[in-house]
Amino acid sequence: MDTVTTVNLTKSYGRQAVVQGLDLRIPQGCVYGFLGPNGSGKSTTMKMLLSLVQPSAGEVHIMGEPMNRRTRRRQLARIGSLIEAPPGYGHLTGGENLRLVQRSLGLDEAQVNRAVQAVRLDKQLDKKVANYSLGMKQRLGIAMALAREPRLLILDEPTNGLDPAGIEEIRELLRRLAARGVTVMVSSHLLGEIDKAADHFGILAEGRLLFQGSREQLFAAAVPDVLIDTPEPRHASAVLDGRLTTRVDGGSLRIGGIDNRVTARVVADLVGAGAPIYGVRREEQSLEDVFMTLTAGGRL
Ligand SMILES: Nc1ncnc2c1ncn2[C@@H]1O[C@H](COP(=O)(O)OP(=O)(O)OP(=O)(O)O)[C@@H](O)[C@H]1O
Repeated sequence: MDTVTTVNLTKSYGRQAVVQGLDLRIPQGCVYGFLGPNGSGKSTTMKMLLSLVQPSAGEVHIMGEPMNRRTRRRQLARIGSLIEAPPGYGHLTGGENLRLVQRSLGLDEAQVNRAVQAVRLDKQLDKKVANYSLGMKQRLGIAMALAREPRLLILDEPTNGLDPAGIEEIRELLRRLAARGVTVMVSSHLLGEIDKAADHFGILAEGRLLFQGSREQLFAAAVPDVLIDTPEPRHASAVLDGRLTTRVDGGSLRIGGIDNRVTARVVADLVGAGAPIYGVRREEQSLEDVFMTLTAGGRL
């Protein structure tokens, strides 16, 4: 079952279409990496899921039920979120901030303790939040979101500004939560920060979904470059000139976006033109490469 589905979710501010016709599908118990450059509409989408921003068109369904004014209260009780700056009053300690959340939501002590342990903040609760590091503030924000034991957690850029150790801690936390069945939607404008934690991805550019699906589908969607090793890459490039996008890359000729059939034809043409070929290989791709291809080229 999908925890989040949207149909044609759309938001415009005046004449500016910020989010356009999104059909999101977020499976239960996954970490869904919601990726896109700054300004692509990630925060606006998350705010619409949480009913903080009214959609211009479209529908949001959470756990099979529509999200609207009538259901909002009940729906939000099972969603934890961290949107924009981490919450918390600086002049209070972490523990005092959590007690405020506990009281306002009518939670019991054990729920708050479990949330604190999940983010490993137990030893920092007596410190004023003003003296927390950014990583500690993010973890406190996540603890506040977790205390109600949500089935869905929506986190907007939780790794923003964290050092590598802090980022790794957040990744680990997200994986642990998903392993317990919590559905986690997490946004980032930097793929590298959540790629290892996420198993599903939605990639947004200019308010539209370029891609949505599993990690395997993502790799399959972007065809990696073919590298032709040859001592005469310039000659080889001249042979193919005008037909394909080629680039000389050290001792190789790099060709983008060709399938196996075209690769075979290219090799035959090069051999026919007398270009010596030492090897032909497809480049290993990182998710970063795939992301760049999809967002820059807009191929999907
Ligand atoms: N209340 C608003 N009024 C007018 N325009 C808005 C409003 N909120 C967002 N926008 C515009 O919508 C676009 C998308 O913003 P959004 O914050 O959703 O993007 P984002 O992908 O989350 O980017 P970032 O990573 O920078 O937060 C931007 O061009 C932004 O200026």
